[in-house]
Amino acid sequence: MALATPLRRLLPVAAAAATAPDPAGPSSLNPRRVLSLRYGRLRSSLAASPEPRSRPLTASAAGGGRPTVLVTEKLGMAGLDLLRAFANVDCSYELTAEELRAKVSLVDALVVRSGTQVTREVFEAARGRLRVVGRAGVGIDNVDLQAATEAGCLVVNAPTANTVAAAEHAVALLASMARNVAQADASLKAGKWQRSKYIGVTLVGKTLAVLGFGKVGSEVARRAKGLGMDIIAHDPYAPVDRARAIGVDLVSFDEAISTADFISLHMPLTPSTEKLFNDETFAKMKKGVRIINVARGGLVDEEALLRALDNGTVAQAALDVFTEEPPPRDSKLVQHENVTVTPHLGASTTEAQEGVAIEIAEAVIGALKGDLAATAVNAPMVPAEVLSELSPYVVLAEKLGRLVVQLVAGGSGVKVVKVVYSSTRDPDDLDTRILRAMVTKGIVEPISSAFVNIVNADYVAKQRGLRIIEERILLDGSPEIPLDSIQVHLTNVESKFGGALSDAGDIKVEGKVKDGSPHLTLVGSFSVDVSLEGNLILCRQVDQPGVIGKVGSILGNMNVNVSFMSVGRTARGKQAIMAIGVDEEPEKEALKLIGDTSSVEEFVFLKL
Ligand SMILES: NC(=O)C1=CN([C@@H]2O[C@H](COP(=O)(O)OP(=O)(O)OC[C@H]3O[C@@H](n4cnc5c(N)ncnc54)[C@H](O)[C@@H]3O)[C@@H](O)[C@H]2O)C=CC1
Ligand SMILES: O=C(O)C(=O)COP(=O)(O)O
Repeated sequence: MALATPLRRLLPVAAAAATAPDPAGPSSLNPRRVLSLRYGRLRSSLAASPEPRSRPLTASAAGGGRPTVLVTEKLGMAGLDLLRAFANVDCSYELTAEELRAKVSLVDALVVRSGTQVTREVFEAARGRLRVVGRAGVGIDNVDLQAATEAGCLVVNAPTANTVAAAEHAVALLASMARNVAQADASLKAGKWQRSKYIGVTLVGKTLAVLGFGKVGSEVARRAKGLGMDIIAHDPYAPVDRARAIGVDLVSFDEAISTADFISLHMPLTPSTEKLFNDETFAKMKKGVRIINVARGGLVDEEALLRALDNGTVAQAALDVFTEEPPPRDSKLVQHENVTVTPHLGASTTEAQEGVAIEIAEAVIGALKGDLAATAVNAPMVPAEVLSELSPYVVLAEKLGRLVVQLVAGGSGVKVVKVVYSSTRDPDDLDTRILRAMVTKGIVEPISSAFVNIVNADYVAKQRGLRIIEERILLDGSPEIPLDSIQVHLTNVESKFGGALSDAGDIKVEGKVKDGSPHLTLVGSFSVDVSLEGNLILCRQVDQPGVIGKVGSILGNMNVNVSFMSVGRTARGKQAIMAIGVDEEPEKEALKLIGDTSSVEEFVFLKL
């Protein structure tokens, strides 16, 4: 909720009308894997805004030069080289939280591993400049995703390059724990020869429960099968077919933990998995079970594990990860003779680190260029081909949003926005999330200093109490062109330009893409046709000869170039609307003269 206050504070000074309703709670963002999300055209729409926002998506916030990337943990050289070819790279390792906060407002991207806590305070300290956080690895539990989303900051990770390394480390721990390798090694190095003390247990024929049957979990299962183990797995979201294909039975959590001789943890740390392994769950396990954790320390209640080791419920544990990293020097768990430990080495092979570094460098560079990487974790999934097809409509959607909000009379708050898409496409074949995001951007940005992009659009709308309703009108015809028109309606608001009201009393504008560029085609009930570029004057007058000439010469006398003009009327001699595209913003005097022109009943000047 930290952004609620600044948003509220900024609204009263806004030029147009939306008032700040009570902010709703933070949206429950479901981090979703993005397949591919290029939005090059979206970039150009943003760059084309008449008043650039505080944070362009493409150029460095420091003034259009090379972007700056801060790397806070050791990254493979190949990734660093890629980053350096594109950006100024500051490698500053082992920063304190305070030092990180001080540096982060000077950079456009931050690259971390698991050792850097990217908290809400970090996003706040970035003061809007940070656009991308790259997590060079899988687990993003050290990044506050909600705070990133609120700040419009994209978070990308490197989900695949260290999978094998983590799986191999789990297998290494499994085997070395079973045969007391680490303990025996320490004993021999201490000058002892203790053959009977370090009798181990065999793996063949034993049951291994893999908890979390994702990328690492399934690779562990595959390898453990080769060791002759029987594998069961628990994962509420894993496809049964994938498990069956490698001969693994998916079972319930209780069945998995109560029947296994070995349990290997491979799920993410989330609020629902935190301390999933506690006194209650240890009590359900087979006496003498052995546990491997190469996932996250926070999955285990470490005090409870210590109790379970001491009372023999758990015979041995092999831990690569800890609730607190590094764990305290005197940690009883680390020191326990039946516990084998490694300092979070799961991803630490030369090969995995090079792979992860390249994967994250490419994702961060892509994101800085305006492409949302295939591995974005806090942005909606919009396939590349959909984005490319919708790109002209992305520009249109933003322009319509900017235009419609400027038609609202001061003091009446925008609460409900209806976006109507007319299309020959089946609704299932038209992904409108990016269009909705751009309408929101167009509506919110002119009246606040909020920066809106596809990452935070729904969150910003929710915070401001803006309800965006989407409707589809299905047209007959070939579905080749994705959209015929987009209408934006603002309901229950007053307009400073009565001509923009529809019969239903909504402020209504409609636009189409013509020859690849956005056009305004309807204002209220008046059809017009004017290219949406530069600035726009809308005049409502009684339809009669001479008005267009008068207004045109006022603008000409004031040296204002008219780029487009279009007149729409209800009927001959009745009401008409003149839409005039102008390159420059006319002086106040010119606008006053237009307002004073006889038969001009109202007019409004709009910046697009
Ligand atoms: N120690 C290390 O250096 C490394 C640790 N990791 C950690 O390993 C874990 C797994 O990574 P990946 O396999 O790449 O992730 P993944 O996303 O491919 O797999 C995680 C699986 O856990 C499942 N899951 C979620 N909630 C669950 C629950 N309550 N019970 C059972 N399953 C649940 C998901 O459905 C998913 O299939 C993560 O925590 C990651 O951070 C990954 C790489 C290196
Ligand atoms: O990828 C992961 O989830 C890991 O835990 C690896 O962490 P690291 O990048 O080695 O700090």
